[in-house]
Amino acid sequence: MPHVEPGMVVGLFGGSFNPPHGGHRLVADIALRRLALDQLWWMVTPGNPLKSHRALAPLSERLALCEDFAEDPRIRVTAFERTLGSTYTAQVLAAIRARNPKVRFIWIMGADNLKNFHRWQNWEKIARTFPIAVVDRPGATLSFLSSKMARTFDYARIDEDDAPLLGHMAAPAWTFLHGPRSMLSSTVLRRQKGIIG
Ligand SMILES: Nc1ncnc2c1ncn2[C@@H]1O[C@H](COP(=O)(O)OP(=O)(O)OP(=O)(O)O)[C@@H](O)[C@H]1O
Ligand SMILES: O=C(O)c1ccc[n+]([C@@H]2O[C@H](COP(=O)([O-])O)[C@@H](O)[C@H]2O)c1
Repeated sequence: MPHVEPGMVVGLFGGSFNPPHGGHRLVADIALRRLALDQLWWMVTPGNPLKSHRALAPLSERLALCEDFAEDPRIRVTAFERTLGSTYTAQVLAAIRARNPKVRFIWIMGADNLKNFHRWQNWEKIARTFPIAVVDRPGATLSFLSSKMARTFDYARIDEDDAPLLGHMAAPAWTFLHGPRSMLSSTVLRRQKGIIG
């Protein structure tokens, strides 16, 4: 796990990154700027618990490719989930919190994940424990209205103009960041390379 000083605000950007692309870099840039982050941990998962791992490239390969996208000195590319023994975000976040009780963390995800967030293990606990920033993505723009997470935690949604304060707020607190969007996806990149799955 990267080193971080007490009181800092750290964005946690988990993903398969199979492979990473400019859309991920855009999310990282938006999060760094609009959430006023001190660090962003680009967390490469050994495998999303809800996705098939059939076409998943080795973790070391995905990690190396992510490094190429992480030009900002505030970004730390990591794969520490590998040694935690769980890829469930709720458990990963609990381990992060236990090791860094005085650090402020924000979970960051694209809007497509907001749509399915209620399928994640202990999703309500995640939302009640960690502030969340959702970054808009083509095809998922309306998820901030329609998703189960958005409806359940409607009362905890903050205006995106207040996003720089999110890291200092008690959960549940979340925001949806509109702005430049990227059509890129790993699925399309894999298909272009003839990788099925
Ligand atoms: N173009 C994009 N715009 C906004 N968010 C994105 C974009 N691409 C990926 N994300 C977000 O980045 C995180 C990691 O995404 P992931 O590695 O699954 O990429 P992906 O392109 O969605 O992959 P796949 O097509 O294999 O599902 C997720 O939170 C996802 O929502
Ligand atoms: O904990 C879960 O149940 C869970 C279900 C789906 C996805 N996640 C996490 O969400 C992050 C984004 O996943 P992905 O595949 O969309 O890049 C990544 O860190 C996954 O491990 C977590």
